[in-house]
Amino acid sequence: AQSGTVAADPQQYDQAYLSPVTIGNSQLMLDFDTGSADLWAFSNETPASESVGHAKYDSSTGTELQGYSWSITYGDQSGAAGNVYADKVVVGGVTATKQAVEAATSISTSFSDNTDSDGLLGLAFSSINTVTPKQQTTFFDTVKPTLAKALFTCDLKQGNAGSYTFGYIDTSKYTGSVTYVPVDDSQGFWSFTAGGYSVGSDNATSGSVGVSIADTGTSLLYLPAAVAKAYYAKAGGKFDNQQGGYTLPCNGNAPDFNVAIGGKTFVVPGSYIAYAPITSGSQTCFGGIQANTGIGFNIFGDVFLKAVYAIFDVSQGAPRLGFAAQ
Ligand SMILES: O=C(CNCCc1c[nH]c2ccccc12)Nc1scc(-c2ccccc2)c1C(=O)NCc1ccccc1
Repeated sequence: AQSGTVAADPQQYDQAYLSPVTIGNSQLMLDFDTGSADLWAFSNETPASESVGHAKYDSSTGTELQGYSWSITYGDQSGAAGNVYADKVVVGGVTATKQAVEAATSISTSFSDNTDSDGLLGLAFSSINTVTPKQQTTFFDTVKPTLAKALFTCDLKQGNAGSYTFGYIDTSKYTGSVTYVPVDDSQGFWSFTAGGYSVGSDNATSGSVGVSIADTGTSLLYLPAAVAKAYYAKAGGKFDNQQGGYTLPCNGNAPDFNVAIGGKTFVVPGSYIAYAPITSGSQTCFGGIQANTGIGFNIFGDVFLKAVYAIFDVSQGAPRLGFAAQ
């Protein structure tokens, strides 16, 4: 049975985390994304003007899936599209001999401009993979039958290298016990229900955060508008139309954000929520918590995930998420 681990290196401001992946004879840095289900990469089929500074997948090592194509658009209107190959993909020693690799023929500027990232490796459920005429499986779904345990874990860190594991839980990466919650995979996401919340030292959690997804591909923590408002009222922040979101002082006094999941309270340190100066050198920071307006559910992105050890587990049949303090 297979198992393995791979580094997750943070980009500036922990905006995304990149991991080394071998596809055929190409070595690329991919953004592992539990919020989508396509493995796509810059490739020899990407126009040179769109792939300056990127490592590219050389599709000559793969077997083209004739007539197959893919096209994906994310909530921020970024996206990519292209052709599909079957090729060998290796992640931290775990090998998928015939993995659907989506070679980009067109890529939006936000991805072309981010030259650290050579593509995405989707880890949501394969039911939202965009390949037509026949949907393909994610890397995790492809290797799942060969894994020691049908699960993967995510250990992201603030400003430091973290890791993903496949097939085993690294018990040295967390403290205390793991709290498991049921996952509703009907929309293709790792979706769970979060409970009450509190800001700073208030201990009485109030309200209910509600339906949320665990999403390594989204940088920030998107919460109900009322919860975001309550947080920034305590944090001395404000909604800044020009910045398109909440901002707050970078001064290190941001209160923690506490949220109950499965009856256990998890703490997002205030330092994670004073996310990044709005312009370099500014004393005003863009907020790591934003309102989920227009999304329809909460997104527990990297700002939350780097505060916990997360286990994405289908070993019990029904999918579940495990969270532990780190
Ligand atoms: O798509 C993913 C995970 N892959 C991200 C890949 C990616 C997309 N630009 C990237 C840029 C860098 C690295 C990875 C990505 N998660 C989900 S679920 C619902 C929404 C959504 C739906 C409607 C409206 C808003 C969000 C998103 C979303 O668009 N997140 C990205 C984002 C969210 C907010 C702001 C910006 C981006």
